[in-house]
Amino acid sequence: MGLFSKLFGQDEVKPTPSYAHVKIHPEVDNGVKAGDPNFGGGMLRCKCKSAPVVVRVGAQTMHNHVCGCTKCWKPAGAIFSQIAVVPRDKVSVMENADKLSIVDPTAAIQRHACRDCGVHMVGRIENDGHPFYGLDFVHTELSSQDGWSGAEFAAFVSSIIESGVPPGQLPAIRGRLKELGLEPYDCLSPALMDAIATHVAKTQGVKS
Ligand SMILES: N[C@@H](CCC(=O)N[C@@H](CSCO)C(=O)NCC(=O)O)C(=O)O
Ligand SMILES: [Zn+2]
Ligand SMILES: [Zn+2]
Repeated sequence: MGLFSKLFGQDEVKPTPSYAHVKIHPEVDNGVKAGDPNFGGGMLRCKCKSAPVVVRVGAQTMHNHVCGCTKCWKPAGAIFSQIAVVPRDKVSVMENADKLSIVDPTAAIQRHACRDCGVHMVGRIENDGHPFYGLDFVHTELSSQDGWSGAEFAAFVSSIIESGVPPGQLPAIRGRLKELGLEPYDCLSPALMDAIATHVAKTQGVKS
């Protein structure tokens, strides 16, 4: 029995810790906005003041998540990116395509970034054997429109350490993600990991 209980004869109520001071990404730090199920897509613009790259996304996004990996583009100061997928046939570069170049041509996701401002405009998978072939990766925060699907979970959380976040900060960061309703995973969400494994099983003839 603690001193509080001895003195007052009642159970001590410990306050639930709040991690509101922990910053994740500007799109989720004030709460995750729900998407509009009737939203049909919009335009993404890079950060260039003149001649921005403009990408049209002609559908609502899916599987939006915050990602702690070192490869996804993050806005200045953020420790996570926010990234979603959309069918590749719904994505087209409308303006200033000549400013785009592939960050790492050997990566599974080829991230086409603006050479001037560094923003990743679209991540495309060219390997047709990849589990996510057919889906492009996009950052909907580059759009001025509301209605995009909201973040659903947090992926590659432990990977933020690879970007320099001290490991001791991880418990508070996971605490904040949970407060925001973004379940933290050190890979992708169970649904996406199951989809990857199902694809592998089919490819290897284990599953029809
Ligand atoms: N620890 C590594 C992880 C990188 C990683 O595997 N990233 C995932 C998720 S990106 C969007 O969710 C991935 O699929 N990468 C493939 C690629 O980037 O081509 C790190 O932090 O770098
Ligand atoms: Zn730019
Ligand atoms: Zn990532």
